[in-house]
Amino acid sequence: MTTQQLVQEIKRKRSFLCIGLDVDLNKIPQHLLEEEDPIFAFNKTIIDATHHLAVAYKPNLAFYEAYGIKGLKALGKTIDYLNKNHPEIFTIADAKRGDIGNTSGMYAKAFFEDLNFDSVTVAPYMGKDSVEPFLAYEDKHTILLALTSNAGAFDFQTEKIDGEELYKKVLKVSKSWVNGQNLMYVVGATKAEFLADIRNIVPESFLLVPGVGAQGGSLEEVCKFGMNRNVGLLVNSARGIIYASGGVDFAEAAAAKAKELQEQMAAFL
Ligand SMILES: O=C(O)c1cc(=O)[nH]c(=O)n1[C@@H]1O[C@H](COP(=O)(O)O)[C@@H](O)[C@H]1O
Repeated sequence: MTTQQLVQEIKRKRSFLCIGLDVDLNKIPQHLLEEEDPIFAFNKTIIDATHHLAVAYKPNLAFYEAYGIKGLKALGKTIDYLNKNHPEIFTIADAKRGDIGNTSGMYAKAFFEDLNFDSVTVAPYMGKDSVEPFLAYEDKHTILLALTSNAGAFDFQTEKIDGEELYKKVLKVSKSWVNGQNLMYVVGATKAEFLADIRNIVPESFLLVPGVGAQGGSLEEVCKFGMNRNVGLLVNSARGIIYASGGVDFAEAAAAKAKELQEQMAAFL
């Protein structure tokens, strides 16, 4: 998917909501455990109930790998379901990969060719040659970790090197990489006060902003400092939406939470 198509979809739905599909079998409604594939059954029901409110879905790989082959099969079925039924929706494999070049090439092949996601999250720590194999794919997007939502973000990401914070260096240097136009960046909603500085460095880039909902980030602050002329934001919530109810009404409850966020977003557009 091109960035332009994503922007069109944001405008059409008046939403920049990304729903995190972080499926935990201990948290899903227990009646689904009787299904042949409870993870896919959960995802399909959530997608059916919320696809008109969201422009992106983000399964986090940990929640699938944790269930071995069954989990990976459910992930495959989920991305196929999205691509077949909702090709206008942007898909994010939240895998936080990155390795030496030839290994990154295989990760890119897995997520962009085999699974056919629109984007993948990548850690910048191993540098240019670990990220460029992802960037080589046309109309696919590499979402680089810049300033993450967790407390540990302050361990390294905000440390200064030659007078400049590491996350700023990541933003500045990565822009110059081959096919740097295919980059987006992760900035945690809990770090909204940093967004003005971030926008000075990457005014045009899309930002994936996780951390509203369960982690307590403020949508208002994120919009105030992070929005650009193309909106430029995908705001993710997982637990706050998908586990709104643990009962048989889980899909309606998820849709109600997603609608609440979508309506708040529409007011900022
Ligand atoms: O890359 C991410 O998506 C990510 C980066 C970050 O800084 N913080 C963060 O929470 N995430 C992911 O975003 C999701 C947040 O989920 P909730 O806190 O349940 O809304 C999880 O899948 C996290 O792994």
